[in-house]
Amino acid sequence: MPRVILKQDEVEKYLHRASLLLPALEAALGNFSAGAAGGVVQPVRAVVPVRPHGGYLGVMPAYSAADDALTTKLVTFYEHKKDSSVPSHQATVLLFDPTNGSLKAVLDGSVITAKRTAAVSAIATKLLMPAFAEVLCILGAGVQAYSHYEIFMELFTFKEVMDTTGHIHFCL
Ligand SMILES: NC(=O)C1=CN([C@@H]2O[C@H](COP(=O)(O)OP(=O)(O)OC[C@H]3O[C@@H](n4cnc5c(N)ncnc54)[C@H](OP(=O)(O)O)[C@@H]3O)[C@@H](O)[C@H]2O)C=CC1
Ligand SMILES: O=C(O)C1=NCCCC1
Repeated sequence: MPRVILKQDEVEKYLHRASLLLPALEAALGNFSAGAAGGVVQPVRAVVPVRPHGGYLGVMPAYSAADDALTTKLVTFYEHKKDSSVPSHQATVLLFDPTNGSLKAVLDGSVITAKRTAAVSAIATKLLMPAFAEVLCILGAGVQAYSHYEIFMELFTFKEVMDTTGHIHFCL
């Protein structure tokens, strides 16, 4: 059994803002882009369709030599059912001891998925956003919409934020 098990509220406590991930993610993206010299081994996510139930299981293993970190995320994503008490995306992150392969920690992956994805979008936006952009438009109004809203409002300045529920939020 792993010595560390972190439930969703505990992960949230350590990762209360997506922007906390920015330095580590920028370094990881740089290492990944450097190819073999960057020491990241991260195959394309394997996805198993669960056709009778409209779902998927994704497996996302990675090793980073710079961090000496060996991990995998397991993520299921199912067709979103309105009013379902079960989130459309559920994830777990497993952390291994890279020296001997022992399982060290099991982390709830929902908060990590929400904040990692938004933080990576923010990094891309920092590099690609035209200087004249004034309006942030968010498609959907679920978990990712919220986490993207949170970090984009922290890092950038917009005059307006629009979402697909038809709400417009005036920022200035
Ligand atoms: N690249 C990555 O790393 C990741 C990508 N994702 C992807 O991001 C997307 C959002 O995920 P997440 O926020 O967790 O999902 P949620 O289920 O929390 O939210 C989905 C949102 O999209 C809305 N929606 C669904 N269909 C439509 C449509 N046709 N037009 C407009 N809005 C629509 C839903 O509205 P309603 O509730 O009314 O149906 C809901 O608000 C998904 O495609 C997911 O797979 C997610 C995690 C990581
Ligand atoms: O990378 C992820 O995490 C996911 N990507 C697509 C949908 C499920 C989660």
